[in-house]
Amino acid sequence: MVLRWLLALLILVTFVGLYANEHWMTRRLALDGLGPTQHLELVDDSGSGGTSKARLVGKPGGPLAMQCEIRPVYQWPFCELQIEMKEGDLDLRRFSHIRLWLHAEGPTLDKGAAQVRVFLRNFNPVYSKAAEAEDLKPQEVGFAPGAQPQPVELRLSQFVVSSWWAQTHPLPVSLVGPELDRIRIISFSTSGQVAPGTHVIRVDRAELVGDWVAPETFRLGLVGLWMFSLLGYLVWESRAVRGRLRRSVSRSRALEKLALRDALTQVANREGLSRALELLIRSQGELIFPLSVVFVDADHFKDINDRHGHDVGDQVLQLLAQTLRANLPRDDLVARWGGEEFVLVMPQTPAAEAVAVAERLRHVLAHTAWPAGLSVTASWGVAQADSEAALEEAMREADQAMYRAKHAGRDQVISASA
Ligand SMILES: Nc1nc2c(ncn2[C@@H]2O[C@H](COP(=O)(O)OP(=O)(O)OP(=O)(O)O)[C@@H](O)[C@H]2O)c(=O)[nH]1
Repeated sequence: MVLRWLLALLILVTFVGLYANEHWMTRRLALDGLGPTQHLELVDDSGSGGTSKARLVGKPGGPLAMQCEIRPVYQWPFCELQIEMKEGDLDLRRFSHIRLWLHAEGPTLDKGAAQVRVFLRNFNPVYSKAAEAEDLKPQEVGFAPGAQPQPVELRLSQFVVSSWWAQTHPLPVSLVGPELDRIRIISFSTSGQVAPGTHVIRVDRAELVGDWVAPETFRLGLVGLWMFSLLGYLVWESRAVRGRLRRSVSRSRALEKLALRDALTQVANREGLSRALELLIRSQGELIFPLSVVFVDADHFKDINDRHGHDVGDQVLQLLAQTLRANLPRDDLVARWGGEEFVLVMPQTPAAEAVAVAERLRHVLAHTAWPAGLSVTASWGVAQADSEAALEEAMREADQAMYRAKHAGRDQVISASA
C-alpha cells in the first residue's frame, strides 16, 4: 500500500517537475534602464563627426523611447539607446533568450518595415583596454519589429560578432567568436542602412530569460531520482524477503520441534528419540557406549481407561512421563514409544546400573499420588548396547525383556541378559 502511494507520489513529482521546469523555473532579468544597476544612455554619430541627434521621448515611468533625427553627414549615421550595467558585467551564459516587445518607425531605403539592431557588448581586458563602448565586442541581431508578432524572442546563440567591429579589432582566433560572459552594455540601435529622417525606437519591455535548471540537467535529475528510488525499493524488498525467510525458518523450526514431541506427554516421540540419538552419536561418538535401553509399559492400562475414563487415562500417562523425566539425569532420553509404552535411553550406563535405576523408578511409581486414587505400576525390560551397530538389537531385546516382565506377573524389572 505504502509502495503504491510512493509510486503515485513519484509520478506526480515527475509530471509537476517537468511542467515547473518548463514554465515556472525560469530566470528573468528586466532590462528597463532603471535603478542603481542599469544606466540609460543615448549615443549618436556626433561622436564620430556626424550630426544625427538622439533624444529621449515618452513619459517618465513609461516605456523607454528614443527619437532620432538621422542626417547623412557621417558615412554610417546612427542613434543608439544603451542600457549599461553599472554594478558588474552580466554573465549571459545563465540565460538562453532575450524577449523583446519593440516598436520601430521611420523612413527606410527599401520602403520596408523599420529595422532595429540589438547589441550585446562584451568586456574582455584583451580588447577592451580603454573600456569605452567601442572597445566592447558588439554581438548583434538585426530585424524589423513591425514585421513579426510580439514579443520577439531571440536566442542568445543567434547573436554574431559585428563584422564592422571585427575589421577594426583584429583578434586571436580563440576570441573571434561571440562571448557572452561579461556583457556590459545591451543596446537598441537604428539599422546599418538607415534612411535620413525622424526615427523612433520604443522598448515597451525587454527581458533576459533563462532556466534555473537546464531541461537536460533537470531530466537527468529525474532519471536519477527514479533510479535511486528503484534501487531503494530493491534494497527494501530484498531486506523484506530476508526478514520473511528468517521468520518462516524460525516458524518451521518451531513446527519441527512440535513434530518431534509427543503432544500429550510432552516427552519425545519416536522420531524425536531417533533424532536425539543421532545427535548424541554424532557429537559423542563411541563415548556413549555401553548404553542401556529400558522399555517401560504401564500395567493394566486398558482397565484404567475402562473404569475411570479416557481423560483419567491421559492424566496417568502424563504423570507417568513427568515422573520418568524428573527422576532421570539430563543426559538420559525419555520417549513415548506408543500407547502406554515408554523408552528410556541411558548413555554410558551398563545394564546392571540401568536395572538399578529402573528399580528405583519402580519404587517412585509405587509412591506417586496417581489420579483418582489409583495405584499404577509398570513392567520394565532392560538391554545393553556396546556399539552403534548393536543399538537396534538392544531395543528389540529390551522390548522382549519387558514382555517377559509382563508374563512374570508385571510390576518388575527384567534384564535381557538375565
Ligand atoms: N487414555 C489413553 N489411552 C490410551 C492411549 N493410547 C493407548 N491407550 C489405551 O491403552 C490401552 C492399552 O491396552 P493393552 O495394550 O491391552 O494393555 P494393558 O491394558 O495395559 O495391559 P498390559 O499391557 O498387558 O498390562 C488400550 O485400551 C488403548 O486404547 C492414550 O493416549 N490415552
